[in-house]
Amino acid sequence: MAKGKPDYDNLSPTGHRNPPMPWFGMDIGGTLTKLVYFEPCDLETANEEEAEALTTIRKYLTRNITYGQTGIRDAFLEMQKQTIGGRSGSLHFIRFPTSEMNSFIELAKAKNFPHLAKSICATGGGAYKFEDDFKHQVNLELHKFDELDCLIEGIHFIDRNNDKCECYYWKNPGDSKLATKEKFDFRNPYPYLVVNIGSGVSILSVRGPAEFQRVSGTSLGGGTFLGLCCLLTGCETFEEAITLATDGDSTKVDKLVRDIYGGDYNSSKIKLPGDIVASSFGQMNLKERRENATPQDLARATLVTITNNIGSIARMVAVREKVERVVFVGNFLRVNTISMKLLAYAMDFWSQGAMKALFLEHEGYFGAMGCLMEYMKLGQKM
Ligand SMILES: Nc1ncnc2c1ncn2[C@@H]1O[C@H](COP(=O)(O)OP(=O)(O)OP(=O)(O)O)[C@@H](O)[C@H]1O
Ligand SMILES: CC(C)(CO)[C@@H](O)C(=O)NCCC(=O)O
Repeated sequence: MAKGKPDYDNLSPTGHRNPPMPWFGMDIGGTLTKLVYFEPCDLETANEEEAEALTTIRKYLTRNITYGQTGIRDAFLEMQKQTIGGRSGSLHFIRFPTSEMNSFIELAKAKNFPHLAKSICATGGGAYKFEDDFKHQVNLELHKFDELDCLIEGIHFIDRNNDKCECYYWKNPGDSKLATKEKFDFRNPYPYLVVNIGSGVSILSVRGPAEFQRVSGTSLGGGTFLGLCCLLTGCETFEEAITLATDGDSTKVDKLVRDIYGGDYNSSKIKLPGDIVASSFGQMNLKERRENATPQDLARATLVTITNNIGSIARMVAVREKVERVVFVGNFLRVNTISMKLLAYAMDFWSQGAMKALFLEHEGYFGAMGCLMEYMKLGQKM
């Protein structure tokens, strides 16, 4: 710190002790690494060292942070006019593939990151997996936090602080012409279920601000959709897989109730509409059907299979936990309105309107946000 200048890092107007800048939270997941960065707008009050560090980081941000080649700053998710640790500024949301973590570590080394930050807070499996690499290659200490604690803390923080309304639901999700996204007031959320669809799926039952349990999970998640899609269609990216699925018809691949019954299954005891899936991929045993199925149809069927399976597990867990609101998050839902509408429709249909599927704008960033909140708390222990 420059001589004679006050240590703004550690002084917050609320009397709390803040940790040193820069303020980051990082969630190193099985597929994607998510980073939330708080950029203070009161740079003029910063001391020289802090101002230099923040200017360097701002330079990366304005160049779209290309860690490796595929780092992305989700600019449309930026949250301005936030107050954190008594300082006002903006929250930036950045992601890159975890497979590029080594390039990120190389970049941190090349840019002399330890000069800017002595330690970073990290969550997700990668906080454990890459801990030694950060320590030995860049001389950076990782403060590790549990990914599910961070997820819940992040959801609550962003929902309370996003003045553009974080939470929404789909009205008329079964009708492509009438389906609309509607705001949902999530101020009194408890109890609710969180279904976090990342590479795999974790399901949490949340009873209070920090009161939750991981009650279920499934390995058939976003990673399964992407992996199977790459295998079946030759596509290379999630965006490509979703584009293919958008143009596809899953009924050319799946066997529906009507393919078996010729119509609805309508007995005195059982009522199953003819257009629901009886057997996912059930038509692909026949050569002729395989030859007629396009990559688009296969992508759509993969998306529908994975989504319906998650919806069905979520619904059973919601019944067992006696909750009516189910919040779906995770990057599987990125640019993926097909799955959101399917989940919304299925939750409503199979629960006879008793359950509601909810979604959050910052879908995959809550773990990283919660991690940043944990970092702020660290300041008080420093
Ligand atoms: N650009 C992208 N690249 C790769 N996967 C993407 C992309 N955008 C969305 N996805 C989807 O998001 C999933 C990863 O979601 P998320 O980042 O929430 O999980 P994760 O933290 O990597 O996984 P986990 O929590 O299981 O460790 C992928 O499996 C894929 O389905
Ligand atoms: C292993 C984690 C928690 C990593 O985020 C996630 O990928 C997950 O919940 N997978 C599903 C594991 C299961 O319950 O079958």
